[in-house]
Amino acid sequence: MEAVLAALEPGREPHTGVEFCAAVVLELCGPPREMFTATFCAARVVGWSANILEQAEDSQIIRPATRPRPSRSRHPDRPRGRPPLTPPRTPQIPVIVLAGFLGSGKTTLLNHLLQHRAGNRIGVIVNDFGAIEIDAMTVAGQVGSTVSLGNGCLCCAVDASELDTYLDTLTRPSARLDVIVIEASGLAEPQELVRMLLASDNPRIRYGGLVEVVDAAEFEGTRERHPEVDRHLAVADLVVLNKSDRVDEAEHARLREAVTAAGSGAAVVSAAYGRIDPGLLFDPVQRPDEDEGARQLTFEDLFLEERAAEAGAEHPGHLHTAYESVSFTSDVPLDPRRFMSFLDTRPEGLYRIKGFADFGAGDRDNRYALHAVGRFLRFVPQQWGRGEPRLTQLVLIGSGIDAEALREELSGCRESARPGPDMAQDADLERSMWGVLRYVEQAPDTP
Ligand SMILES: Nc1nc2c(ncn2[C@@H]2O[C@H](COP(=O)(O)OP(=O)(O)OP(=O)(O)O)[C@@H](O)[C@H]2O)c(=O)[nH]1
Repeated sequence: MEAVLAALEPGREPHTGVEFCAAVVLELCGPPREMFTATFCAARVVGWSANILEQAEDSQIIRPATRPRPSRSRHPDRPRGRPPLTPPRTPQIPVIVLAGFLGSGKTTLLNHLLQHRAGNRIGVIVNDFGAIEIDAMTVAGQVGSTVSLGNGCLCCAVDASELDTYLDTLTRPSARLDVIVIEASGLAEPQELVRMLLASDNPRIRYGGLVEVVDAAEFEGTRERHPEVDRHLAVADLVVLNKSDRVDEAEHARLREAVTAAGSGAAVVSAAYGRIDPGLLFDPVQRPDEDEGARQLTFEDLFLEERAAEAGAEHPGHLHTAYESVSFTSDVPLDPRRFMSFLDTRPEGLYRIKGFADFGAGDRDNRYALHAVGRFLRFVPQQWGRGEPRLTQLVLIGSGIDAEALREELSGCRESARPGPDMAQDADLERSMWGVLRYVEQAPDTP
């Protein structure tokens, strides 16, 4: 309210969204204070933080305050002075960044959103780390347009103009999208993505917030190895404490506290299998402490973070600098026993494996989607599509791994060539599938 009243001072330039709104009303209708009170309250009720402020604040990130308010310098490329008083004519599509460490459950959450999109048309940009676009393949539904950014981490592999090309595709009017979600690679720097979005020239988009997915079961270990995770949480607008089914109640409460503290006031929601209320993303987010005043992350903040990151190596502090990815494709089926033995003895540093395995005669009807995070392993049988090439496609991500040795080991898991049909061998293969089936978990029912 202070800000609204401040905007009533003659000759004062509006600096915040609230002041801006007040200035608009002041300019159009005159100054009665009661009206400002009513406008202010109404604006809050309809979700000012997501709509009114974001446009008025010239695309700055808005999140609740817990830190001192930074100086309000503007992006050097943006015009100075009074923001335009007319709202943009082109409808702007919110672009949400979905980030989180490897295996935290980003794709699972994205699939949940696609299946519960409440009539929204969602565009998806999937950025995979690894030569095979596994994540793009596992995003269900393919609602609207799906564009994969290809190999590598978005913050390094594409520059802003490339991202703009993808955004141009998704925002063309014929796509009629309501929301765009960018699923960042598990090793991407979310600040970089946000910076690129804010710097985008596309008039049809607006930054819609950063959702950071956290694996409850792995949080502490990940944080120990990668203190950068705190930095990611600190810029998040919404933190999803996922995999809450994997920790007990006391542990969950403790983790929630730790994540909330690291999140600098971002809303924290707990979830299993990414099942959050889509209204959190597709409708204005009502943050619990929003009347404390919105904390603005300015371009200066982002610039300073970037400068800090530049001091030293090419991308110091970026999670993916320490990681390497190995891709493996085979049109020869895998031998279940050999492959399980490979998985059982996988090296510590091999943090994430994802993709699809073809076990040939072991199960002719299904391919096996594979997810390994740390020591966690899970297979999900999925029926082969008609005419779908029978391929094993795997991406392995880890640090301190020997890529060549891994590829060799995987090659050694391929089924040995046989001269012709061999019923005894088929029966043996079927039996050896038990090793795989131990890790098959029925997908949970969606609510
Ligand atoms: N138990 C449990 N498993 C989950 C949950 N959410 C996701 N998973 C599983 O965790 C594994 C990784 O999930 P993904 O959604 O692929 O994770 P991701 O963050 O997209 O992974 P990357 O793209 O490698 O960074 C999969 O096996 C999921 O089924 C959850 O809430 N509970």
